[in-house]
Amino acid sequence: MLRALQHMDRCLFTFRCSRVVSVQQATFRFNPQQCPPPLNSSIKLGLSARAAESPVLSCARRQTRSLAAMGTAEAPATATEAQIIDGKLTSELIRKEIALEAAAVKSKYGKAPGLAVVLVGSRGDSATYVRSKKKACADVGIESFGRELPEDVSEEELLKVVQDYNADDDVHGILVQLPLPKHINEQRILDAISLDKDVDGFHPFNIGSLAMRGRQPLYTSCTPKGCLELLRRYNVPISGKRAVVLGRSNIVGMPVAHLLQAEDATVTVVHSKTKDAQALCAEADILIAAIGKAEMVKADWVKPGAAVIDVGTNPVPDDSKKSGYRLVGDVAFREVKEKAGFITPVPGGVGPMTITMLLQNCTEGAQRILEKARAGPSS
Ligand SMILES: Nc1nc(=O)c2c([nH]1)NC[C@@H]1CN(c3ccc(C(=O)N[C@@H](CCC(=O)O)C(=O)O)cc3)C=[N+]21
Repeated sequence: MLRALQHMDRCLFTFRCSRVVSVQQATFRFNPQQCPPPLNSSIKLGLSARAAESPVLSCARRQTRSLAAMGTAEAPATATEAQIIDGKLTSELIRKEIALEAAAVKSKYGKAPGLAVVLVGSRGDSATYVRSKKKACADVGIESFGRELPEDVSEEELLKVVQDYNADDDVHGILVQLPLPKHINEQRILDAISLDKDVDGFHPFNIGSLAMRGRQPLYTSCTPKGCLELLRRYNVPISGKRAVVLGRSNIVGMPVAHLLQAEDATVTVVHSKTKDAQALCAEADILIAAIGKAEMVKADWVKPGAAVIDVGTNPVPDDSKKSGYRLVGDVAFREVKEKAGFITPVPGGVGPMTITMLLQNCTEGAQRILEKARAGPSS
């Protein structure tokens, strides 16, 4: 069954692959019947066991061999477009793996993984994200629970909702959609989420563990984890490379900087008070843009061949859309893709991966919680 799915994945990936890709200054032209992403045989990655087994990577290895056989690996550098890192497709592949894991949890423990999503107020974007999270849960066999609370809910009432989910044996992950209304102390609410159910990875213990060598958080925040997973699955080398993170938020910039450092990148965090941000970004082999400013990163901020991961989702007015707006990233995609080696689009890049990592965290968390419960109270 798994093999059949993996084969299907390969075919799907092959079908959609681009024709011209540039990897580390070399230009490869290859047959779309073969699989992306490409891999330079000199690239060495500290791949996780999960990633090493992934259908995407096994494809990539085959591609490498065929490129070497064609004698094109030493092709001279020419200006080409970046390889698009397809977060939507990668998400589809990973969600199939998660669906198998969720089914295994259900058959082993008699209970599906459960995720509770708490939404406060009526922000349109938050409501949209919450809807996509619920749909994604249904698609992979995670049971979703949820509460929608009015904008003027008190902090105590919201705390009570979190505590009830902490005590609910059917709920293995709790997510309180951010931002919360101004009158609520966000920190107090996030700290109240049980560590075992902190699928967002926002608890100080989980964030703190990221920053320490030799320690593993119970959960890693979804967007940062999604960025790293995309780099891994597209065989972008991290160890020894220069990474620049643009933005220092608690939910993206800071944790992603720690993850990159843990993978042995040399990391610089660039923020609103940084002098000469552009020059620093232009030295990056890996650039993570998470600053929340529409199309701020132009081509002259990017080193040729760099991997550019765009975390921004900025709405800009667009009368041609039914919603009246369209989403753009923090990166000026059209010009940067002419210079970068790899680039994520918006939409269809990091966004879908954020939700996928949430599903993964929830499924792994359920497995951990249910196993602990089976082993008994003394363990
Ligand atoms: N507790 C909490 N955890 C979060 O993880 C969290 C949060 N609060 N608050 C808001 C941000 C933002 N976020 C996104 C999730 C998916 C897409 C996503 O799927 N975007 C689609 C496009 C969606 C569209 O078209 O509207 C894409 O980029 O392709 C984007 C953004 C999670 N967040």
